[in-house]
Amino acid sequence: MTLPLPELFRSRTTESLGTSEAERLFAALDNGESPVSIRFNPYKIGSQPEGRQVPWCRYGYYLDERPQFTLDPAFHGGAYYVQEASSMFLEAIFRQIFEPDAAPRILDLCAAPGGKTTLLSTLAGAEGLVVANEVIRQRASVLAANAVKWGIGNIVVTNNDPAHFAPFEHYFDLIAVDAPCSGEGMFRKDPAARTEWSEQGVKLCAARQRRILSDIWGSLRPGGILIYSTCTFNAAENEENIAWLCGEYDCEPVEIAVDPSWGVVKGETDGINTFRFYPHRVKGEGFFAAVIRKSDGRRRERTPKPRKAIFSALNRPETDILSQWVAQPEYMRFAKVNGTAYAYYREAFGAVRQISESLTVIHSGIPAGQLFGAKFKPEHALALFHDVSRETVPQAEFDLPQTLDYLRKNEIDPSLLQEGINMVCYNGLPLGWIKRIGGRCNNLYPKESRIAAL
Ligand SMILES: C[S@@+](CC[C@H](N)C(=O)[O-])C[C@H]1O[C@@H](n2cnc3c(N)ncnc32)[C@H](O)[C@@H]1O
Repeated sequence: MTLPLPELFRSRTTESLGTSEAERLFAALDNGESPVSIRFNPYKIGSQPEGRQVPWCRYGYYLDERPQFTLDPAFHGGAYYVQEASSMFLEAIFRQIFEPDAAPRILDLCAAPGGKTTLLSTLAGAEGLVVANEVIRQRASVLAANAVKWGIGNIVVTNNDPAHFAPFEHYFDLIAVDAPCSGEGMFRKDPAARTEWSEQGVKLCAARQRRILSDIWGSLRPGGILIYSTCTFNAAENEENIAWLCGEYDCEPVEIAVDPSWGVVKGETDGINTFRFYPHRVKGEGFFAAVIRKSDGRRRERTPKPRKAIFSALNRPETDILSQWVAQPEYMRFAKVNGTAYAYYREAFGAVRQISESLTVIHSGIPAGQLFGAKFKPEHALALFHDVSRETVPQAEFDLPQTLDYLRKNEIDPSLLQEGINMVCYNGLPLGWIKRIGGRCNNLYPKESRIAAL
């Protein structure tokens, strides 16, 4: 039995929406079904999957039922991300702000577990950069694991408080603040959201959201875009925060069009476009978004003095070795951090270095592997990189039972492999490495990602 909706939530919502609209919302929250949706990775999957598309996202699809994702190798290979449909609206905003080749520098400030990060990573393209920050360390690790799986190579994961970004002045073209909120939009999907909700919680969230916004505003470049979003319905955490921001800082509206057939409720606060997703109107959960341009203050970008040198260069033979493991080394720049060699797209390397020298970075680019003289031990992340070379080591194409054995870190029949390192693939999608040494195998799938026997 689900708990009833909090009484104060009901009365406040009835007041703001009117009785009949509010009752439709309550019915959807209490009796409606949460749609299941995924967003595929165009860097890994060539053709569009079948099924009903999420109207505001080119890569989003609804599924008729919830499969056991754990048993699908494509899920582990980063071919898609399981994401609630309303959140995919960021794509519709992004496409109306940036030209396809803009390659923006993006900060996703409240990023774990990585739904919006992986979407922004796709949209930014290999030459763009997504700095995905998460203040809670454990959640930042999950975020990093998801960045590895996604495998585009343009994500840096930081584990910082929003205030730590202050020395990066006018630095980002886009900042997404998907703020921690009271979660009213999750009252259907996640029953715990009802237990955790309180009026006092709403107030605390609203105050924290303002603090986060003021901490980060200086890092947005003049002319840059802020996308503020929450998964809650109340005005205190949404429109009232936008009005507050407009009162404090130089904000300009950005016109974002929505197709009326989507069912999204478009509004305006101090001229700023706002978007509300109600589960009785859209096929998705509750969501709020606002899009703001920072007025042109014409101040220059400033970065902090580096605290520490992080990267060291690879020598010529090491560069030659690494170049064999990626399909297009001419686009990449290699560097070493604490003995591990990393690969980055050239365009973003300068920014990655600046971020790494001042903030707490727990993942960046493609952690490629360890070099021991002429020997190279590839990292798991390299197998998941969309542009890993398919020619350097043999590919072992496994069937489903063999693949699940591999993902469980079970023994693998050595006769399936060639001597030395092999790349394990399922339907052509790389999943990781395995090493055959004569009559035995070393399953190199990472312990922490291993799937439990079901
Ligand atoms: C709504 S969730 C983010 C979901 C994520 N953007 C996604 O699409 O998968 C909000 C995140 O903000 C983080 N958070 C909590 N307190 C914070 C704070 N004071 N400053 C910044 N982020 C905070 C939470 O740990 C949580 O991961």
